[in-house]
Amino acid sequence: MIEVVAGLILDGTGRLLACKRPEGKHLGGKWEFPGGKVEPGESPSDALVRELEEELGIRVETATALTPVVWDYGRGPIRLHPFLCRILSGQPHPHEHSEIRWCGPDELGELDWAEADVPILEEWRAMDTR
Ligand SMILES: Nc1nc2c([nH]c(=O)n2[C@@H]2O[C@H](COP(=O)(O)OP(=O)(O)OP(=O)(O)O)[C@@H](O)[C@H]2O)c(=O)[nH]1
Repeated sequence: MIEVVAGLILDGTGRLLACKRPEGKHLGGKWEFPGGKVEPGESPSDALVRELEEELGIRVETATALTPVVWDYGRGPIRLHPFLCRILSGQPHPHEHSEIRWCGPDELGELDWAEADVPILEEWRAMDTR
């Protein structure tokens, strides 16, 4: 099982940061929450702080953990650990994604999401995180 973390970054007005995977990569062109694989010896929360610095140049604090999602794209199972996060410093700039976008609830529904993220979006919609 590959452990993966993903951050639901909130802007304080009910919008979430969606990130587009670059063409040519696995799931290229799909939208996801920024994050990545947990390294040996790292907690999921530490992994997310590290990944968001690398991918977006922001420092975050993690808050609520949502329900992990187990998914298999045909390359072996991944377990995706979603966390609500808040930016402590920096403005997000895409270092590894082809595009990033702040989205309200309606806009989120229009994007072509990685399949493992769909249950996470549903859980977030059922919460009141503003
Ligand atoms: N970071 C991230 N990864 C996700 C999300 N949803 C989802 O299915 N994944 C999958 O989780 C795996 C690990 O993500 P990653 O960003 O570290 O992987 P990567 O592209 O560098 O790895 P790769 O070299 O295996 O393609 C990828 O297969 C990715 O498609 C998500 O919301 N965020």
